[in-house]
Amino acid sequence: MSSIAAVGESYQKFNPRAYLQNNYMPPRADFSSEDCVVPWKLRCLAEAFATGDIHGRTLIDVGSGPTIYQLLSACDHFEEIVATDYLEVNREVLRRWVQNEPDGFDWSPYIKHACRIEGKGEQWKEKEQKLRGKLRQILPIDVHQPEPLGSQLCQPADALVSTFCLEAVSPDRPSFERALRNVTTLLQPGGHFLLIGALEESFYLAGEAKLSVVPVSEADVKEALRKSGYHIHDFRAYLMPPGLKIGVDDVSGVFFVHAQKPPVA
Ligand SMILES: C[S@@+](CC[C@H](N)C(=O)[O-])C[C@H]1O[C@@H](n2cnc3c(N)ncnc32)[C@H](O)[C@@H]1O
Ligand SMILES: O=S(=O)(c1ccc2c(c1)CN[C@@H](CF)C2)N1CCSCC1
Repeated sequence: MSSIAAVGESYQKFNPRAYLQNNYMPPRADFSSEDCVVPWKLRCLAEAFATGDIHGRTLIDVGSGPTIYQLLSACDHFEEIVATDYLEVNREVLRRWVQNEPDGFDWSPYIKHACRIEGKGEQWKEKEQKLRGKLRQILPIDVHQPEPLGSQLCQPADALVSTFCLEAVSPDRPSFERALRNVTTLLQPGGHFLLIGALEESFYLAGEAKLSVVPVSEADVKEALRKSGYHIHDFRAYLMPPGLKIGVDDVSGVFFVHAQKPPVA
C-alpha cells in the first residue's frame, strides 16, 4: 500500500465528535484572553478579511472537517462558500449544522467572538444564519489528486481557506508540497489563500484514529508556498503553551499565512 493510501486508510477511523472534543471544546478552546490560540486564529482571519482585499463570488475551504469557525469572517465577503472534505462523516456533520439539526456542535462561542473582533455590531445569530445561507456546497475532496475536486469544480475560486489539513494528510514533505500545488489549481490567478496549520506536529488523535502528521517548520511552509508560486503577504506563528499539550497531539505551534497566487503573467 502506498504511503498516501495508508493515510486514507488511517482516516477511516476518524471520529468527528472526538476530534471536536479534543480541539474545539473547553478547556483547550479558551476564549478568556486574546493571547489564547483560538482568539489568535480568529483574529488572524478577521484581520485578513478586514483589509477588503479578499472578496469575490466563491471561496473554497479545503479539508473543512467537521468545523466552520474558519469561515466566520469570510461570509461577508463571498456570495458562495464551498466546504470540502475527504470523509462523508465530516460532510454529514457539516450538512447537519447547515440544516440546524438539534445534535449539532455549539459554535456560538466562536461566532460571538468573531462578531466581537469584527466590531460591526453584528448579532451572532445573524452571522450564524448568514453563513448557513452561504454554505451551499459540501463536496468530496482529495488534495493528493491533481484535480482535488475531480469534475465537480466548474470554475476556479476567488479565494481558498484551509486549516490543519495539508500537513495532517501528507506522509512527507514532498507530498505536502504536491498537495499544495494540487489545491492551487482550485484558485483563480490573483486569488488569495488563507492557510492555517500545525507547526512541528507528528500525530494527533480523533477517537480510535491516530493520524500521522508531517512535521513542518515555518521555513518548510514558506518554501512550499514559494514552489507553488505564491506571494506571501503575511506570515504569523503562535507558540503553543505547554499547558495545552494534553496528549491529543504533539503540536508545537500554529502558523497563519495570507498568500496570493500570481495574476496571469
Ligand atoms: C486535522 S483535520 C482539519 C479539520 C478542520 N479544517 C480544522 O480546522 O479543524 C484534517 C481534515 O483533512 C481531511 N482529509 C483527510 N484526507 C484528505 C485528503 N486526501 N484530501 C483532503 N482532505 C483530507 C480529514 O477528513 C479531516 O477532516
Ligand atoms: O486551534 S488549535 O491550535 C488546533 C486546532 C486543531 C488542530 C490542532 C490545533 C493541532 N492538531 C491538528 C491536527 F491536524 C488539529 N488548538 C490547540 C490548542 S487548544 C484549542 C485548539
